[in-house]
Amino acid sequence: MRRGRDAAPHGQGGHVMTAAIVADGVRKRYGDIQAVDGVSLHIEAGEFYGILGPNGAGKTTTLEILEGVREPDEGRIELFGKSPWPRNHELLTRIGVQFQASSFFDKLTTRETIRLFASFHRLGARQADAMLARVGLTDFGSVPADKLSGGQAQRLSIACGLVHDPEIVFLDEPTAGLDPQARRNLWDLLRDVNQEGRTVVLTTHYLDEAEILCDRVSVMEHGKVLKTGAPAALIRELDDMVRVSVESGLVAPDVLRGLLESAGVDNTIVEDDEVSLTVATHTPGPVLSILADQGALRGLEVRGATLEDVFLQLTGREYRA
Ligand SMILES: Nc1ncnc2c1ncn2[C@@H]1O[C@H](COP(=O)(O)OP(=O)(O)OP(=O)(O)O)[C@@H](O)[C@H]1O
Repeated sequence: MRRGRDAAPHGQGGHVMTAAIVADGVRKRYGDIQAVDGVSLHIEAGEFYGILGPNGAGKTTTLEILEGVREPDEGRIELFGKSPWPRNHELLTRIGVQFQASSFFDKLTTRETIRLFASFHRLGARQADAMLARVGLTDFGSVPADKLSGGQAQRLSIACGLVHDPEIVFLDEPTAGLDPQARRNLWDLLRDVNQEGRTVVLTTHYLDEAEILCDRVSVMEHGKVLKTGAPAALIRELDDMVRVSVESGLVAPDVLRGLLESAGVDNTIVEDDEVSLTVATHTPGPVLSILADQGALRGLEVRGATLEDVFLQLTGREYRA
């Protein structure tokens, strides 16, 4: 159920659909630091939504305010039309929060941990064990929770947030510090969670992760949302150059420049680092056909812009997670 959206949702007949989450003008200051500086978000039920930005951008504080665990200084937040602060017990059954894996209770096994979380919601061992199976941890039930690998611990913490079958799931940097395979496994789990119809809101400083998973993202820096949209729409809007690379040595850069010029292909940059010959261009079609005519397509790679390029354009500086 992937949806590409880049605007606030409207139902048929022009009614505005009920949003899962609305934040309007949210601000939070810690001493001298304005951690969140006027954030407004509109997240539709069923969306996979990412809050992106480098360290210190204000992602965690924003998430905690949405979850209702932190009080904003200013602004309005509604989950399904209701304020999460002060604590709203009706909402607590409808939202799931992934706790950081490091905060598991000492001495409890994996199975005891999920059963404890289930008991907070008056659920029994059966539901708890089913959730453990769901995240692939049945075989690790008797392992102390603090002895799980990073990826397993993250799956347990997600299971703890999901055990009561919430409609919205909040995750704070769920793949931080994981190896590439564990990250991919977690992406599959999160995709499934979303495809069951749940709204998923995560923070991440990995732009590739956001691009792969999220229907829409808000890019934050210094407590402000710089831009919101579907990753593909943000990238397309950039109208950045496509980079066409082939193996070096198949055609001389000067020869290629000459051919491009005589074919009327302007605004291209040809670079050869003796491993790859790369052409940056807005018009990859004619570039590819000239390379093909020269029999110079070996090792061809075509790379478009990424969310990193979007960040670069928004902030004027390289993205540093
Ligand atoms: N409890 C707190 N007390 C004081 N300052 C805080 C507190 N929590 C966060 N901050 C500061 O507020 C700013 C935003 O922090 P926040 O954790 O929300 O950002 P973030 O984007 O989640 O960063 P990270 O990716 O490092 O977690 C940072 O400058 C941080 O140092």
